[in-house]
Amino acid sequence: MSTRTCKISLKGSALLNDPQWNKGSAFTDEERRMFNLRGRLPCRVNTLEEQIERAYAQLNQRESAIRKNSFLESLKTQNWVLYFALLQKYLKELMPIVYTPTEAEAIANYSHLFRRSEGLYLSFPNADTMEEDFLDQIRGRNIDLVVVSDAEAILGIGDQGCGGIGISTAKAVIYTLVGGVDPARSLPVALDVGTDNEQLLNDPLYIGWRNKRIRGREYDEFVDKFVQLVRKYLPDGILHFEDFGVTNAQRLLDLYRDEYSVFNDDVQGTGAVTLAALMSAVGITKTKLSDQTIVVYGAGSAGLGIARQVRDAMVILDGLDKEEATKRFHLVDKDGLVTVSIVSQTNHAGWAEFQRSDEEGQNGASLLDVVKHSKATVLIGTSTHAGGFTEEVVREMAKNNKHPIILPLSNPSRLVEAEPKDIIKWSDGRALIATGSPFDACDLPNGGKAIIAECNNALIYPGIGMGSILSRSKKVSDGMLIAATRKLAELSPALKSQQGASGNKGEIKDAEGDLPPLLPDFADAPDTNFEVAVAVAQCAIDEGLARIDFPVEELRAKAQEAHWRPVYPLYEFDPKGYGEP
Ligand SMILES: NC(=O)c1ccc[n+]([C@@H]2O[C@H](COP(=O)([O-])OP(=O)(O)OC[C@H]3O[C@@H](n4cnc5c(N)ncnc54)[C@H](O)[C@@H]3O)[C@@H](O)[C@H]2O)c1
Ligand SMILES: O=C(O)C[C@H](O)C(=O)O
Ligand SMILES: [Mn+2]
Repeated sequence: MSTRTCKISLKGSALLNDPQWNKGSAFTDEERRMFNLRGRLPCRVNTLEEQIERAYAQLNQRESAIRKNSFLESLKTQNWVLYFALLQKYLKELMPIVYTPTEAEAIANYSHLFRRSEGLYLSFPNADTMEEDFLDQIRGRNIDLVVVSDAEAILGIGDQGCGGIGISTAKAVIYTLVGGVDPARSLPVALDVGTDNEQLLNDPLYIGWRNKRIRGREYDEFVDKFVQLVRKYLPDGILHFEDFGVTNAQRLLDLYRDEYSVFNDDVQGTGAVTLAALMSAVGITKTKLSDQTIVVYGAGSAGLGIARQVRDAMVILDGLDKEEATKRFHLVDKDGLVTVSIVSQTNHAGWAEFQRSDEEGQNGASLLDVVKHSKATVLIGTSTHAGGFTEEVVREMAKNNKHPIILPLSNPSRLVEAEPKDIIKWSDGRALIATGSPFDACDLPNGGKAIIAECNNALIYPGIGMGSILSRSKKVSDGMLIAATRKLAELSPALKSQQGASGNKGEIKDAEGDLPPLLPDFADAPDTNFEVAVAVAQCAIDEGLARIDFPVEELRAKAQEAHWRPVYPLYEFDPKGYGEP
């Protein structure tokens, strides 16, 4: 590939201090002369590869994951190309450092680790100047993607106030690393509407708005003001909602998704990736999605998102009647099985459609009882309850199924409902497992290893977002989500090994005796998401939602072209070039 040339207007320390354009020691002699950098740099010109190795060695001087996270955070504020090239080279090793699980710790300690600004902070006390503050950051930029969080339900660690900017930036980093979104074209946003986290409110160093969370009309108006600004100034963009609380996540999605390209990752991204894992699992157990009885433990944004997505897939893909499909689900939350009387007591808007009769609740409504009575084939955990899948529960699943499908999806790792190695032990190595955070492969009782798929929405949302951006879709439709899911399931190693192993009499291990993962490996996430993006864009085109200005046949080529890669362009000076203040 030939090296791109860019026209740049910045010079001297302004250029060295701009992470988008800085190359550090990799500026060529010619560039050093042209941009007044000669005396500002040591004389040796490094290649990007040399810079990566130096940065990697510096990173490894830090022992704890959180210190590595801070180091990388600093690197990102210095040099984007180097930061992303380093992450790309050591993707599997470094993703857990910049994303789940370490990012949870960074967010929880945000006010103490804070060094410099990293996005757009829209705080309730400054509501009056929101438009000005918004324009100030987008002026002169071509933003395609806005990632926003109000931080009420960060991963499984709850309300994190203004530290929530950390989830917006981490999700934006993954959009670039895995989805190929140009980092200059994404905007991470924190909506600081206060916090109910007492620890933060009592922390003298808390850096956000020290106030209880605003709710009700004031909250809705604040959020609406923001969404209308995005619509007005970025009419072709996509707005990604992350880690909003359960009372707002689905509600805001329903409110805006017909008007704009809006996506809720916890509801839809999680629904899509989990559906892909299940499609892969039923492919290897040679059953159908609609044959499954599914228990969802923790019926919040993610649990309900999964239930709805999988239910709808039973209807669309297997032709089941919607009512029948809904009956395949049992939701279990803090107070046990979600029944008619629990719904009427809690007034939980999202639960009613899945409520079970009170008689079923009477038999005993604990997770163990529900698994026992329903003869569940699939158990999904989105509860934040560490250890919630006890030995008894897993053994019950294993008693009723040759291959129980068990997905403990709560993040970060310490909140997982059961460790994969325990599930393997308690199910005699028969369970098909996927987790929300990364876990090591486990030894199987009779030899071989079970490779544990990471069922994290990061395996699919970057492709969904990139597909929407590529097609400039007016909306993120259900069809686009199904197209993404189908593509992801199709690329699953477990399914592929099944197709290769026809005739091996129900054996689900691969030729090496290993149990392949239910989803593609994260090391392949960029390729996987590229395919997802093309499938999503194609679907937007087919559904008439796209606003493309190129012939459909060029879609793949356009997707390649739009895919941002961490390489240094060559610079030419131009006073009207990039980097103008
Ligand atoms: N793997 C993924 O891609 C992925 C995606 C989204 C969320 N998650 C994880 O799922 C978890 C939930 O996230 P969310 O956004 O849905 O949060 P949420 O707050 O909306 O939902 C959590 C639900 O679990 C329930 N719950 C809490 N304790 C429980 C217990 N002991 N037993 C049963 N239910 C209990 C809560 O009442 C609530 O309904 C988090 O840990 C999050 O990290 C994973
Ligand atoms: O952030 C993640 O790792 C996945 C998911 O969005 C979550 O909230 O846990
Ligand atoms: Mn999330």
